[in-house]
Amino acid sequence: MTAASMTGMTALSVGKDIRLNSAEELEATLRHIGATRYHSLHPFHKLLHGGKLNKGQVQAWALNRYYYQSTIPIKDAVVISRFRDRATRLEWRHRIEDHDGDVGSEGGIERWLKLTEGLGLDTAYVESTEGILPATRFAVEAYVHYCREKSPLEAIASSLTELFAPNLHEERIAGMLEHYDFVNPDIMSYFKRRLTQAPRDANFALDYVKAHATTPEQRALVCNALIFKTNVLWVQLDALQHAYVEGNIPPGAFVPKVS
Ligand SMILES: O=C(O)c1cc(C(=O)O)c2c(n1)C(=O)C(=O)c1cc(C(=O)O)[nH]c1-2
Repeated sequence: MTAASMTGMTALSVGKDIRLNSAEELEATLRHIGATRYHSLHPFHKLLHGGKLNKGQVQAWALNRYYYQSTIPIKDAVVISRFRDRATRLEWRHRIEDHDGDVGSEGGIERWLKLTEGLGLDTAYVESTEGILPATRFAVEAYVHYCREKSPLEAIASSLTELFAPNLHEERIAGMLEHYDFVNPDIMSYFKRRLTQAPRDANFALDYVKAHATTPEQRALVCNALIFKTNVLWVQLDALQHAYVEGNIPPGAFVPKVS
């Protein structure tokens, strides 16, 4: 079965029903997984980018996403810890700097805080992560655990959602600037910066899995790592939708003061 003919990927399992015999088939399947499962397809993103949310709902999204953003360098430190091979550690290291910054230079986490501050949230409250949804915490922690417990190949493969992030970021920058009067280019600088960082990272991870997954079984592990990660992202938006669009805010979670 080729990737192009996999219309019902959800009903099929990579490894059991689909056997990938080359690096090219692997890449085609990864791209198919992205095209059918990436969170760009989630209804919450359609609302966010289409200007259909109020300010409080956008605040809830940015507050919850802060937990993902601020955990990424911890996840990347875990990935690095899985490699005895110095060259891979060296290649992966800049990801931590991209998010944490360096002494005297700003990183992604600070840029994310510009977004939350620009949206009117108190930075100490955002950093405390007190108001995030339980599902956000569980999903993000599952990602860190995954990278610690699975094979180093799967740890790298789970970052492959980044292949699909730049299109989403383009759509987000354009959509949010167009539709929300409380959004300006300065507070969207996080996403602008990721447009150059993400392709470099994603291409390294893609080349890595193509070179190191050399059997159909290993290629299946890579695909399933990407499916796992699309689920990590998807459930975070399911939880936002349930809490802030459908109005079921769990006890203790952020309650918007503005609408
Ligand atoms: O805005 C998004 O939709 C989005 C998605 C993803 C992703 O696909 O995992 C990342 C990011 N943003 C992002 O900004 C980022 O730094 C990042 C790092 C990683 C990763 O798995 O290592 N994913 C993502």
